[in-house]
Amino acid sequence: MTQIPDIARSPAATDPLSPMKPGAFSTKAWQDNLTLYETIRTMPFNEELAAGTLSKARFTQYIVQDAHYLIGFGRALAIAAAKAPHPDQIVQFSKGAEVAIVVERSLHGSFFDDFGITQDMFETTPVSPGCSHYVSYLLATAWSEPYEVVLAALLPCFWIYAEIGRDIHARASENNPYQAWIDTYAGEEFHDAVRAMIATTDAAAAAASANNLARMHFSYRRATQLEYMFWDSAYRLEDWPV
Ligand SMILES: Cc1ncc(C[n+]2csc(CCO)c2C)c(N)n1
Repeated sequence: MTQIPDIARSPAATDPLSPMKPGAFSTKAWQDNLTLYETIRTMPFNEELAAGTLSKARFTQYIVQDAHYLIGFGRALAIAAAKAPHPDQIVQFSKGAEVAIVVERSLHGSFFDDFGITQDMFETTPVSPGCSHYVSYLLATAWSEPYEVVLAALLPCFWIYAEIGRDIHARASENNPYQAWIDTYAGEEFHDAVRAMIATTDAAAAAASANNLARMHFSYRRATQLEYMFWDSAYRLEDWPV
């Protein structure tokens, strides 16, 4: 397999999770969005998370919004499962939906305890504009777009978190208060799921029409932009202006 020269990659992702196969959807998507990835990697939220200096208020805002996000993400994965033409992918995405809800919620459960967030606080904290935009985009795409376009919209959630998790894990401060979060996204088990998601998306793209392939690239970029906006909105403690 021909390797794409390292120069084409971000300094942070010289060894990305994807095998970077020439001609694959994921290879082009990663390269087209390198600048955006680098912006996410170096944004204040992630710099301060790695340094362990992120304020408790900002992390709390993030975790509460993420608990809302995961419910929407699980629902979007379940719709992808329902649209999958092959039973293997019905299993892949319905398991993914289960993981999103059960495992991620248990991570949140432990953070909720550590940060003193009660169930009542969670339920009464409104979904922020950034979180609402991202979840609404995923659900609208999941319900209305073809299968392969849905996968492209779901992929950044997996892939960006894996790369950011690895990057932050490699440079995290000692005794980082957010170590449990960092370890979750830097772990091999999660990375296996990410590789499977990349492979399934590439296989769907290989069979897609030119029009749907273009829509896939649009969805991948939009979801990547929304990943940035999600972190940024938590950092700004974003609320509804009216
Ligand atoms: C805004 C936001 N984007 C991505 C993730 C990561 N993530 C959420 S569900 C899932 C797949 C199954 O666990 C992954 C990778 C997150 N937590 N929050």
